[in-house]
Amino acid sequence: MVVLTEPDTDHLPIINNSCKSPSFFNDIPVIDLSKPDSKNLIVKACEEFGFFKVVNHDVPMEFISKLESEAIKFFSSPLSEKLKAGPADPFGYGNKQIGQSGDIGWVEYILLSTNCEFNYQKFASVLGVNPESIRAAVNDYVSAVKKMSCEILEKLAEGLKIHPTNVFSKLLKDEKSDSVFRLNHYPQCPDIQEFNVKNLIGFGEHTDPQIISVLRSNNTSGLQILLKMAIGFPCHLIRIHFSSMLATRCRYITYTHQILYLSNEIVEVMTNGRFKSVKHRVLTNTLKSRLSMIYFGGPPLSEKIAPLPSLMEGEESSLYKEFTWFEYKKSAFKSRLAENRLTLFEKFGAS
Ligand SMILES: O=C(O)CCC(=O)C(=O)O
Ligand SMILES: [Fe+2]
Repeated sequence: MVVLTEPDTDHLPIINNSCKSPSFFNDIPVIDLSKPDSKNLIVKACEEFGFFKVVNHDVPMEFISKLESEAIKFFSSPLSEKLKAGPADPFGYGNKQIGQSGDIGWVEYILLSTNCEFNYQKFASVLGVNPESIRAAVNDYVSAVKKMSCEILEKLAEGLKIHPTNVFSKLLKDEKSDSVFRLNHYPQCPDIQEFNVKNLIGFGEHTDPQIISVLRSNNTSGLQILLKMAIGFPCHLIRIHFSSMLATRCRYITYTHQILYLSNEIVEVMTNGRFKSVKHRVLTNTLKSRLSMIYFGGPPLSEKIAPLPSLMEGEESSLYKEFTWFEYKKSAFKSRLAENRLTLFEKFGAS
């Protein structure tokens, strides 16, 4: 097992101890992809939660296990070796530093392009294997997750009664799709009580920019998703679990399930704000290390992003200025993790 170094608590962000500790909440939407009504349930889950757990998908367990075991081998290598596969600028190995704007967390990660020409040599050297074997493991998993993502996005379009139904999925299927794949490893954090610190941040609060994120984790808690509650939210389950929520309206839930779909910033724009991108973060775990693998499905760089006319009702006007994914990425690159990146592209200022 890898331990990065002793926690440098002067530099790593911590959670303000005055906040109530986050709640466990497992009654989140579960979408069974084999069921005919899944298209309507996907729309409902995106509107009310911005995320859902996926079951009965066709991502083979052997692809998941193979890639997870390669990732564990990589992250178990000596730091001096792993650093040879860095820095993550943007692709490569990164340690504690997230992005280029000064965010840090108790995490090490590998960021890869899903482009078929991507060179795996530096990762293969750390593992002492042939780069083609790493490419095959990544491609098998990513292709299966991409296929599942397209199926979800087509059901989403169907549920929204948009024609053609490939309006979102074609962006991921395009050979120029700017999709990325990320492996995050949160080493088991040494007893942080010793350092008089609670809740060290693994990955700070943010929303993901692309179209969708599909996240698989090794069943270790850490991920938290911000649940936004409108006054009088109709779901009785939530009232039972969060009786104090109607006053606070917003609260983090801790999530340990396995394959999870998150709705992102570009879908927020394409639906003219109907689906909100969902805020999430990762806290460290003092008992177990967490491994997560995330496929971020993105559009081609030159793709013009704007609300879909077929979703605009009556006199409804666009909340956003049109932009290309390249312009958005360029601006996101300069932003801090927690910033609202959409504000710059809103027509009427922050809401
Ligand atoms: O590692 C996780 O579980 C989530 C990380 C995350 O949100 C991200 O990489 O965008
Ligand atoms: Fe994220």
